[in-house]
Amino acid sequence: MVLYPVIRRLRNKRVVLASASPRRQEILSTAGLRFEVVPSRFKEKLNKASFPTPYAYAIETAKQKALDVARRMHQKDLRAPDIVIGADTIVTLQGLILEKPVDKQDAYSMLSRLNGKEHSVFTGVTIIQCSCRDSRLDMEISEFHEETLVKFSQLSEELLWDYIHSGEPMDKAGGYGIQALGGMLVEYVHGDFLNVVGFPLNHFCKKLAELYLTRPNEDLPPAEHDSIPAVDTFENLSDAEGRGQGGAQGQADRPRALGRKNSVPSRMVDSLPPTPLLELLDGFKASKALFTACKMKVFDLLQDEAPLGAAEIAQRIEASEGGTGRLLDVCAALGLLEKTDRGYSNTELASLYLPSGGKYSLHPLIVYQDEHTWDFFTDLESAVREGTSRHRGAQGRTVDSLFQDRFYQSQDRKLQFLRAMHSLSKLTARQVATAFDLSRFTSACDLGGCTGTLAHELARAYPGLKVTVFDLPEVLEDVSGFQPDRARAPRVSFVPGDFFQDSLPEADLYILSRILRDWPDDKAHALLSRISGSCKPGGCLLVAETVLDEQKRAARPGLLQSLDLLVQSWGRERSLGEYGRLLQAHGFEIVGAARTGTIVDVILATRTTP
Ligand SMILES: C[S@@+](CC[C@H](N)C(=O)[O-])C[C@H]1O[C@@H](n2cnc3c(N)ncnc32)[C@H](O)[C@@H]1O
Repeated sequence: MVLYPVIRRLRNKRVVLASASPRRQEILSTAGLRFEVVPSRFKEKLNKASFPTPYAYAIETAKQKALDVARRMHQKDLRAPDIVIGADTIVTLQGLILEKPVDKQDAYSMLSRLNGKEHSVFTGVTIIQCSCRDSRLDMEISEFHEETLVKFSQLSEELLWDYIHSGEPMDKAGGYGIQALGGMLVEYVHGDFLNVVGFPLNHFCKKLAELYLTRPNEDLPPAEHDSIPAVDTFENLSDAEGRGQGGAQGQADRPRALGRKNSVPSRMVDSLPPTPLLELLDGFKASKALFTACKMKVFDLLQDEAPLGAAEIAQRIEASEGGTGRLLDVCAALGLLEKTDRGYSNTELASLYLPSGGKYSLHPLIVYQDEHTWDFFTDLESAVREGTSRHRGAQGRTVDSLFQDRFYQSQDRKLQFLRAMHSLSKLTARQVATAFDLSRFTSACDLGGCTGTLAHELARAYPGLKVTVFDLPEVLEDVSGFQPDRARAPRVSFVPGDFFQDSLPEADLYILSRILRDWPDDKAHALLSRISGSCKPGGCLLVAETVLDEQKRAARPGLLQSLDLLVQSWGRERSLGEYGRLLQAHGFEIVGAARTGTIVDVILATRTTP
């Protein structure tokens, strides 16, 4: 639905794809886009280590490809295209970026790294809108990225080599092509499949809609323009190379990032605000609709029986028919329900995460957000003014007893918190446990390990590891209901205590999963100093947190979470540099950091000799 008007809007524009990839060409032409193909000559040699995230690297590569083509075309005939699209796809595993293999041995080393594991595929996309004024090229640059998780089955050496000998891996990021033979290696895909093939079409169309459908009518296309072929290749631009490039180019081109205050193009002034802004204005209504539908058990009902009409659902959840109908329609518009002539049903997304009894249910977390976080956020202004959470409900409390006073102030509140932590941890524990190979450790202690979800996952992943969960006594008295069968968890034990006061259990691996974020620097130092005192040289500390980029620009969920910590506690999210400095002050040296593809990242640090 979104796609068609946007594509139609572009019919009178000269669109260029700065990529020779036949897969990208096929995806875009199937979508009905008319474009020319001008492969970029940008050499993909950016320093990966200088980027805070893998996707920042992919976006920059995509941008450089598109810039190269826009500039060359402008120089060639002083007639730049209207739009240049650049894209770059990378595969990442535990923070390592895998591009195209250089030879068979390289393909083997990539594929054997991916074997049996989940990895991320990122595509960075840049859309450059060009215009020429007095023979000068003006460019407005929009960028985005898409991430898809892909898991390989456990594959034999023989199969890997057979695949390599097929020749398919050689021109593919990560050494495989999911759309062909490589599809047989893949156990599952979470996210946009076309992103793995090489171009995130859905996100691209949304971005185009944002750029073109919210602009004033001056952009409306006149009659169809047939002079542009559906797909063509312009390869004879080489004579432009080396001519007139260099010094003058810097002044002639003026790339501008969209979204910065002083870069709003003048023709957008007085127009409607762009869609993302309108969506943002209504964001709280969408959250509340989700919370309410969950609380009223709409998704539970439709998990058991579907499709059901609005009247039937209203009766079953004991609500008005009119109100229920509107709530259901919003849920359908949000992609949580499917609405047909026969009634409403859960979408796949809703059915996996929203019914209260599902394996990956986020229901407890949603209830917690609705009943507590929502309330805290109504005081965001005071928290921002004061710079701490010393506002409503926190007067007289001290940072030391944050959990006891705030989260565990009543039995109900405590159980809600534990359920919320448990549901979140179930979504991340496996990736955290396997982000690094921890098989050399024999004992681990998960400090603030709560219901033990990560501890069980570690014990499952490493048969030689015993794991102690250390948490406050008031937590441990209520964790029995969250445990798997005793037979499946023989190496997990629970020890009550306060990690700021009591002696810590001995272990050669300590774990802090979503702990440091809760505390201001002085308390984080106090905790790390105690761990450092218990951890022998050569022992390690595994920290699982949402790691922000150094400029605190990119990781939106992490930044929102940091705001959440401001209103709910005294803590904050930190960047890798900030964690590095905290850890170093207590004799820990970071040996690796990995993005897990979930909301938490993992840092492994080793205790150096004092
Ligand atoms: C945000 S939860 C994280 C739970 C778990 N590690 C995870 O990743 O899901 C923080 C945990 O730290 C525990 N905690 C807070 N203060 C503590 C203290 N002083 N001593 C021991 N555990 C504490 C809480 O009870 C809670 O289980």
